[in-house]
Amino acid sequence: MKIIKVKDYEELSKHAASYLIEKVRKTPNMVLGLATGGTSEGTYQNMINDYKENQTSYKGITTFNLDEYIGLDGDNENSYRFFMDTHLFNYLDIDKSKTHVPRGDGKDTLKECDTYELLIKEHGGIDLQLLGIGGNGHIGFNEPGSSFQSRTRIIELADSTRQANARFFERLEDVPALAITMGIATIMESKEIVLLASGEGKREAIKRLLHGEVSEDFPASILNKHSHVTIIADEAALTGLN
Ligand SMILES: O=P(O)(O)OC[C@H]1O[C@](O)(CO)[C@@H](O)[C@@H]1O
Repeated sequence: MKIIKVKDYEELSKHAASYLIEKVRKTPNMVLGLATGGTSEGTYQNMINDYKENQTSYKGITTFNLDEYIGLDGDNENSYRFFMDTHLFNYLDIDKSKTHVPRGDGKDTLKECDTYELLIKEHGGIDLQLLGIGGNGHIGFNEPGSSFQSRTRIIELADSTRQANARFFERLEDVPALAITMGIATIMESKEIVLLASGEGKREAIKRLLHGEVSEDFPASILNKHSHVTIIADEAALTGLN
């Protein structure tokens, strides 16, 4: 596992964006796995800035997002489809029909999980998956206790996750209790993984990821078994760690 230490969130966002942009330029038809959440916002903003300045093209790129709330359709401003459209896709030359976010409108969700898995396979898998990390070690919405063999499925969100994400909603009660998430096995099949972590709120999680045991109690720990993982983290997230 390679660790890139940067000064702060601003640097992390620039560094992560440059990393992704370089990959996109080298492989303009790549399959990119994307994440939502506060950590990735700055990265996406830097990708938009680069697009304006350098016209890096995303026309050939296919994307798959990690997860989506169940009960929110794509027009809901708290859905991850809405997040991706308004934080990235709307500002690039990407073909929207090639951007995939699990459908969370609650209609035939079990079928949606299978369809999503199949679609990833049909595209030959994910070349590079971007990840954030939850304070409890979740990746995607794979909460503690998720099987390392799990695939795209419905998951009940942990209370701590709903509380952490309540900042995006009006009230805690509005945060959906269920989500669709790529499974751990789905994520692990990505050819390359880049995980972002910023701030002291992620320090314990990064410590456990780097120094704890590999266990389903801490989903991100499985990344120790992947052959091509880069962690980009800022000083606050890495304080006290070697
Ligand atoms: O970047 P944040 O908002 O701290 O979230 C960390 C991770 O948790 C999720 O938001 C899910 O709760 C992921 O989408 C994200 O990668």
